[in-house]
Amino acid sequence: MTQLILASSSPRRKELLKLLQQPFDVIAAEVDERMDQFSSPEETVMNLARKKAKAVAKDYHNSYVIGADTIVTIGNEILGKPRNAQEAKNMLNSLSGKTHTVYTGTAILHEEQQELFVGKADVTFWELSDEEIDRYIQSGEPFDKAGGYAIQGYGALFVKKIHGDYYSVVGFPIGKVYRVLKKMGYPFKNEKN
Ligand SMILES: Cc1cn([C@H]2C[C@H](O)[C@@H](COP(=O)(O)OP(=O)(O)OP(=O)(O)O)O2)c(=O)[nH]c1=O
Repeated sequence: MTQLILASSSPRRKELLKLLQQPFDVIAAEVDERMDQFSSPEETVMNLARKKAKAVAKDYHNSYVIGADTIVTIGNEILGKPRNAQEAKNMLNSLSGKTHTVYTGTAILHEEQQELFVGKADVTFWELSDEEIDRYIQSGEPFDKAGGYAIQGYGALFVKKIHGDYYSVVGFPIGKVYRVLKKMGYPFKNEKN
């Protein structure tokens, strides 16, 4: 087992963590994400990120374990991942022509150390037609994404403006992860993954 563990099943998070050029393992955390609605979006994503990291860290005591969680908010509503086409359609309709916020909470645990942080961005969508939304849903892209879209995929066509951290929209603020790992004393090696 390497010293660095990504407690996530997200292929995007895995791709972004490779940018560190350090060896790491991926161990998906099994946690119930439904019950955790905290007082603010920031608290919600940080608590879920910690829960994911903790679920894995309990078995790997010497490792640096990273968990993350992403949600989208529009008005007072929190959008997670759509469970079916109708939910995806509703989500994309509510995002059309408006500005929403994407929050990614990240937790890094190492022995007694715990670092929690949130990255966010405001994303403004163009007005979307029913036809555009239907075609997008048929691509399959919305289903494993918070808010029902991927800024790094076909969802890019919907984005008019972004203000904030792009990588928090994709679901992993890798620049901050790198800095926090350094601060925590992670022993970076000069070798490729
Ligand atoms: C808004 C948006 C979200 N997403 C993704 C990032 C996350 O993978 C996903 C939100 O779901 P999460 O519950 O944060 O993560 P996950 O279920 O994919 O993986 P795990 O819990 O095992 O770590 O939405 C994008 O890829 N692009 C986007 O533009």
